[in-house]
Amino acid sequence: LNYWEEKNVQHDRPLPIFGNMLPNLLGKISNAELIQQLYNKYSSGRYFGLYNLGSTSLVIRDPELIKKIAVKEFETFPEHKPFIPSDVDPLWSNNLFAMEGGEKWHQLRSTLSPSFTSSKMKAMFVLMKECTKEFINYFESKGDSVDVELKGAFARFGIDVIATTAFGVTCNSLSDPKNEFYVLGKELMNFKGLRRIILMLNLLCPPIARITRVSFFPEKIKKFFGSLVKETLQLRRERKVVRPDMIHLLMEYQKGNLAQEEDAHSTPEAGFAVVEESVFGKTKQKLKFEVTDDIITSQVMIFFLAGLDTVSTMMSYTIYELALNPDSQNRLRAEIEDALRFSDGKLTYDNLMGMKYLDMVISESMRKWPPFVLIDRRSVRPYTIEPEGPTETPVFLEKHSQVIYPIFAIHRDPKYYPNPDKFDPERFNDENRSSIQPYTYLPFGAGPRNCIGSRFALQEGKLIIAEIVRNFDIVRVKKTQVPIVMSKTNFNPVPDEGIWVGFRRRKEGSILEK
Ligand code: HEM
Repeated sequence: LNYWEEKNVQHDRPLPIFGNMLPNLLGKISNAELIQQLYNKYSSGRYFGLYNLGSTSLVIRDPELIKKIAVKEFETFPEHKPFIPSDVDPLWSNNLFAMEGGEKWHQLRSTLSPSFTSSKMKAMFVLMKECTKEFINYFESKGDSVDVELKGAFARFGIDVIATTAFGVTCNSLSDPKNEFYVLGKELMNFKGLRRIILMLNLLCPPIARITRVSFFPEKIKKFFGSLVKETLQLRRERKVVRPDMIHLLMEYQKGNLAQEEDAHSTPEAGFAVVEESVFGKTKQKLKFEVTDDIITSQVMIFFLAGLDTVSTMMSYTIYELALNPDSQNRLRAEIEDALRFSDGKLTYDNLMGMKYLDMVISESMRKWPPFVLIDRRSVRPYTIEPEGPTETPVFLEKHSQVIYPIFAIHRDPKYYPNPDKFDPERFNDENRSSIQPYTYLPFGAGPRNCIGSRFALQEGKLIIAEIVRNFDIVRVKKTQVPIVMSKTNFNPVPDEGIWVGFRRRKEGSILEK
C-alpha cells in the first residue's frame, strides 16, 4: 500500500485489496471514466500511480513518454500482462496478442503481418461485401422504418465477417441467430458473471489459475472452433480449395509460400487511423517453430476476439454520432453518392478508400469513443524513468512492472482536442490532422505491438457505414440515449441498454446498386 508513496509518484490513497478500483467494482463509475478522473486530477505530472486491485500500474499521461516506452524502449516493454499463466491454456497463450514478447512473438508477428497488407485486404473486400448486402437486405425487409440496437446488430454482422474472412464459413447471423457459429461466438465474447470472476482471480493470483487450471476459453468453445478449423484445413488440402481468406493465407505460411511485400504496409489508403507496421513486423524472420494446425487455430481465435467487439463498438458509435449530427450525415451521403456516380453505382474498394469525409468521420468517432479505453505493457527487465523538471525524481520500475496508456482520457483531453465531447470530424481534415500531436491519437495502440488488424477493421467499418448511409436516413429515436451512459460493469465502453437509432429507408439511395 506504500508502493507509489515510496517511489514519490503521485497517486490516490489505496484501500486494502481493492486499491483505487472500488468505485468501479461497486458499479458506480465505468473503468474508462475512473481512469479519466485520475488522469484529470493529476494533470500536473507525466504519470501517476494506480493501485489496480492486487497489483500496481504506472499510468502514463505524457505522449512523449508513451512514445519512448512504446517504441524506443520496446524491448524492455514488449508484452501485455498475461490474463492467465502461459501453461494453463496454450490455445490462448499462443495467440499473437497474449504471446510474451521476445523471439517467438517477433517471428509470429512477421509471419502474420503479410496477411494484413492492402493487397490482401483488397482481396477480402468481396467477402466483406457479401455480408454488408445481407445486413442491408435484412433491415430493408423490416419495412420503411425500423428501430435498431446497433451494438447487437453489428456484433452479428461482425461475426459473419470474421466467419467468412477468418474461418472460411458463411453464415447470416441477423436472419439466422440460432446458427452455431453465432451462438458459440457470442458465448466466447461473454465476459460477464462467473467467467469474469474466474478471469479476475486468475489475473490477480496466477497460482490460483495453476491449481484450478480454468482456461481462458470454455471447453465447449475450444472444441467447436478447434474442430471447425481442423476440418476446414483438411478439406482444403484434400480438395485444393483456394479462397481469399485468412485460413488460406495461414496455410500458405505452413507451406512457406507467403513472402513479405515491399512497402505493402506504407500504403496510406486505409485511413488516417491505420497504424504503421514496425520493422519487427516488416523484417522476415526465419521461423524456429512449426506453424501447426493448433497455432493456426490460436490465431483465428484471436482475430475473432480482438476484431469483433472493437469493430462493432466503432461502427455503433459512428452511426450513433451520424444520427445526432445530421449535417455530418448529409455531407457524408453527398460524398458517397458523388463517388457512386462515377462507378455505375457500385461501391468498390478504390472509391470507398478514396472517400475523405468518411475517413474523417470514422477517425473522429474512434477519437471520441476508442473501443480499447486503455492498453498496457509489461517490462521484462528493470527500468528507470529519468526525472524531468524539479518535481520529479527517478522512478525505478522492477521487472514485470505494468504501465498503462489511458487512451480514452488522452482522446478527451482538451489540451489535445479542444471541446473534446463534441463530435467534430473537421479535426481530421487535411489541414488539421497534421497538427495532431503524435501519440495523442491511439485507437490502434502504439509501437511494434500495435494492432495488426487496423486495415481490416477500417475497411470493414467503412464498407458497412457507407452502405447504411446510402440506403437509410439514420435518425434519433425515443430509445436513443443522449448523453451516453457507459456501462459500469462491462469493460467495453458501451451503455448497458445498447445503442439505439432508427433506420428510415431511402428509396433514392437504394436504387444505385441492386
Ligand atoms: C476498430 C477495431 C479495432 C480496434 C480499435 C483495435 C485495437 C487494438 C489495440 C488497441 C491493440 C493493442 C495495441 C497495443 O498494445 O499497442 C490491438 C491489438 C491487436 N489487434 Fe486489434 N483492434 C481492432 C480490430 C482488429 C481486427 C479486425 C483484428 C484481426 C482481424 C485485430 C487483431 C489484433 C491482434 C492480433 C492484436 C495483437 C497484436 C500483437 O500483440 O502483436 N484487431 N488491437
